[in-house]
Amino acid sequence: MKSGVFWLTAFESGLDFHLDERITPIQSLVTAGKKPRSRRVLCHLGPCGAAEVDQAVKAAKLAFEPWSKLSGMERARVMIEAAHIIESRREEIAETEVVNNGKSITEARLDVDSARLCIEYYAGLASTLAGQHVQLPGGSFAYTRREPLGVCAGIGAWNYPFQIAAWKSAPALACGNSMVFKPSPVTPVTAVLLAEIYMQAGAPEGLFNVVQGGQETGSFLCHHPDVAKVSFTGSIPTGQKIMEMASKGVKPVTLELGGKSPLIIFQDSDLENAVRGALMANFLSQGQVCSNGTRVFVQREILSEFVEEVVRRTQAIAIGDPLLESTRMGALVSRPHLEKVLYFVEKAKEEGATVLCGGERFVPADPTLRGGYYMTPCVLGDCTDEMTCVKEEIFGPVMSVLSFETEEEVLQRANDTTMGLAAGVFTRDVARAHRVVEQLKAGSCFINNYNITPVEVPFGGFKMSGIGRENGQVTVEYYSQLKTVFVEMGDVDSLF
Ligand SMILES: NC(=O)c1ccc[n+]([C@@H]2O[C@H](COP(=O)([O-])OP(=O)(O)OC[C@H]3O[C@@H](n4cnc5c(N)ncnc54)[C@H](O)[C@@H]3O)[C@@H](O)[C@H]2O)c1
Ligand SMILES: C[N+](C)(C)CCCC=O
Repeated sequence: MKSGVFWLTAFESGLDFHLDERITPIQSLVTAGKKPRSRRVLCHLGPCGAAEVDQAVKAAKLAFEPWSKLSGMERARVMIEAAHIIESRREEIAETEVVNNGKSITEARLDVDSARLCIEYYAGLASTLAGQHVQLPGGSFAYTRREPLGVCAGIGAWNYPFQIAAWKSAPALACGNSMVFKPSPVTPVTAVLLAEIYMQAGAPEGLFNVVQGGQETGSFLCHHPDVAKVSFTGSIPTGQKIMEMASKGVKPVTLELGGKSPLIIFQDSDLENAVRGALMANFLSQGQVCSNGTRVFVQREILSEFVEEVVRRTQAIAIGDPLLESTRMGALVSRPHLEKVLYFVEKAKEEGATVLCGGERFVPADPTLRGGYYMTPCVLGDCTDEMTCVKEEIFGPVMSVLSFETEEEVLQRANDTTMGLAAGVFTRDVARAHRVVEQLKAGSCFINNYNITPVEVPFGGFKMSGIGRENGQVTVEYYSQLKTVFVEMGDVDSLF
């Protein structure tokens, strides 16, 4: 394992990756990651231990002092510059993300754009952070100040590696915090590019640090006494552990966890748009999306028409080399994950579902990609609420289609889950759309669309899908604390 002062930049050059050493206070270094697209080794990294995590937190603590003293306008300047650099390096970052994660270049570009927009958005908000003035009797008054928390920890999942790092760091930095970020060991590379970009943009050394590693490294971070907050994106079981660890230090948490979201398609829907929505709800990022609407409830009257069209479109999805412009579905993130998703398809068959298309391993024609983790996107028919494919988060390209008769029935079934990240409804009836959404127990609801996440609006879940929100104005509340100052203008009215 490498230790000391290293910065990892990894970019593909033929089949190799370069480790570029520079002087920074940031560590990177985990397990060997395999490129999902080809199964070749992406890079070898050693996990950060307690000493490296401590070093990164110390660097972040040092950076916090000057950064938190800057005005919002001054912080915004650095963030806007970072956004410009991201824009100018868009293609390079997107290509690195493809190699890191396996998703198509088209989607990777959109992820880079979302990261940039998020940084721009919070740069815009940085100078608007303000408190309140409250008049009290006798000329006295009180005021509130919105203050940063200190060193925030960010822990990311592997499905949107660069975007998650930006969605966490942008509001954190805008509010005057510093951050130590740990990407998933499965996709370790692109968060490091973001660290490099913040440095190039003029951020103080140590403002955004990347530590690499798995659960042990993550738990060092959560337990570190100088970490003031933990923002986590990942699975529910890990989220529960994060909350438990943070509770020891009574630290606030943001938890962006899993889902098993419903998408309800009424018979009066615009069918073309409903089919497009269902595809967007299930097959982005090879189906590895937390908010996916994987339980597609279709009203009985249009079931066969819907299924025919959705299957036709699913079979037409171009699978293969994610670096090709024409590809719409790349590789799943790892071999164990691919096997898990294929197992869910087998289990669905055993439990009585019908495979209407896909659900099989896919071997690309290009011999250099044969070891990659590809599968054909799958539509399951004849699904019932008790089936494993309908109850559990698969996190792969598998859509379960269910039929329903009435609004009341579908609402009861849609809400019958411990999770509540997202939900969607397609209908031309405006009154019904709002009535249904009001009753859906989910944090992010879509009417006549699915899986759009503009950075200006909050995103997050109800129930076991999480705590707190990312994006939107409200997120500044999750990265700051309110101080109240009482000011006496007269004499102290003492009882003693
Ligand atoms: N709600 C959202 O915004 C959102 C977004 C993306 C992914 N997700 C969810 O993430 C899951 C898939 O991602 P994953 O497999 O990377 O999740 P995961 O929970 O396995 O890992 C997430 C991160 O937590 C770290 N980690 C694991 N154990 C830890 C521990 N004990 N202490 C500290 N850190 C620990 C991992 O190294 C990784 O960085 C899915 O359930 C998906 O729904 C949610
Ligand atoms: C696919 N979206 C819309 C970018 C959602 C990303 C957040 C969840 O994985």
